[in-house]
Amino acid sequence: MNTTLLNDNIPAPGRPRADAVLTVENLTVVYEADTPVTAVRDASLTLHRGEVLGLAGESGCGKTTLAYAINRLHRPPARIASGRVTFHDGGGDDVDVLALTDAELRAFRWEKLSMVFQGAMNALNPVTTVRAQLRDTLLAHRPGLSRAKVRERSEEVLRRVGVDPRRLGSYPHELSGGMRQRVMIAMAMLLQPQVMILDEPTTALDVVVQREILSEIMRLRDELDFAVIFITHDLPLLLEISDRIAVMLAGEIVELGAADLLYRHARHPYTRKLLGSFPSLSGARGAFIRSGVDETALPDGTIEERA
Ligand SMILES: Nc1ncnc2c1ncn2[C@@H]1O[C@H](COP(=O)(O)OP(=O)(O)OP(=O)(O)O)[C@@H](O)[C@H]1O
Repeated sequence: MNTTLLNDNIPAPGRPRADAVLTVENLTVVYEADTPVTAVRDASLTLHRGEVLGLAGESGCGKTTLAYAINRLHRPPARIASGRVTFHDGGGDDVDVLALTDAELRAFRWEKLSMVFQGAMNALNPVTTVRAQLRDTLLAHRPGLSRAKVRERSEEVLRRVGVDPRRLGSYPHELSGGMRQRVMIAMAMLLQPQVMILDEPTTALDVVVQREILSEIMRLRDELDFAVIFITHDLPLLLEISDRIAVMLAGEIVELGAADLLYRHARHPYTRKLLGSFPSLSGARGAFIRSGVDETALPDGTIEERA
């Protein structure tokens, strides 16, 4: 593997050295079409407990395929040709995700690791209320939960993502796109998973709603300390929200490192090209979503005071 590791072992600024919650080793995923396509090639990464790992790269480079494979959500003709995915449970057990049976996988998803995928807001069941969808997911994993607890938890997660709990009785078509996406994020955090994979979670929404939802996710992450793999081709956004960033090119992770180091000292020519293709990156590193950092490093290594 020719990944350029940019001090991958150095904890991101302002965050303690974290232990691993997910390890992906040499993962290769092939679409067995007439002409087979190797969409992910020999990908390796470690996700630390509580961190935000950004996954960047142009359309078609394999980001979604990698995310689906990590969660075993890939469908034929996609096939995991080789590699390992290990979930390091907070309780101390290591889970070999690729070896889980279907029943074990159903128990694993949502509970340990959840995913919000592109266009997820359209994944809500159109003929079922928000209340029923949250309740079904809760009871599938916690069958003994009382009605009162189900209601309490459902109201709590909605409140956390900024949706009025009175919306529990609504059907998806009665909610705006932003609200539906918030409900999906509420669903993803319902069982307090240790890892959330967010694949372009807000791309379909207008910029203001996008920013609101992202701020909310980052606030929740700081509060609840789950780890996030955040996938987007929006590199400026990733620089704002990520502790570390992995850059994919044609199925391979070509660079992986702390976000600010990658910003200042990108090693791979493709990362440099990607950084150069966003004019906004000639200014300060994003200040909109993250707070608490007073200075911002520019690509030439100088420091700029934040306005
Ligand atoms: N069902 C399929 N059959 C064959 N090839 C596929 C299939 N789905 C995806 N691919 C190919 O796999 C590669 C990776 O696609 P993938 O959707 O993972 O990329 P991506 O980086 O997530 O793109 P985007 O940002 O546009 O979602 C692409 O070359 C794509 O054409």
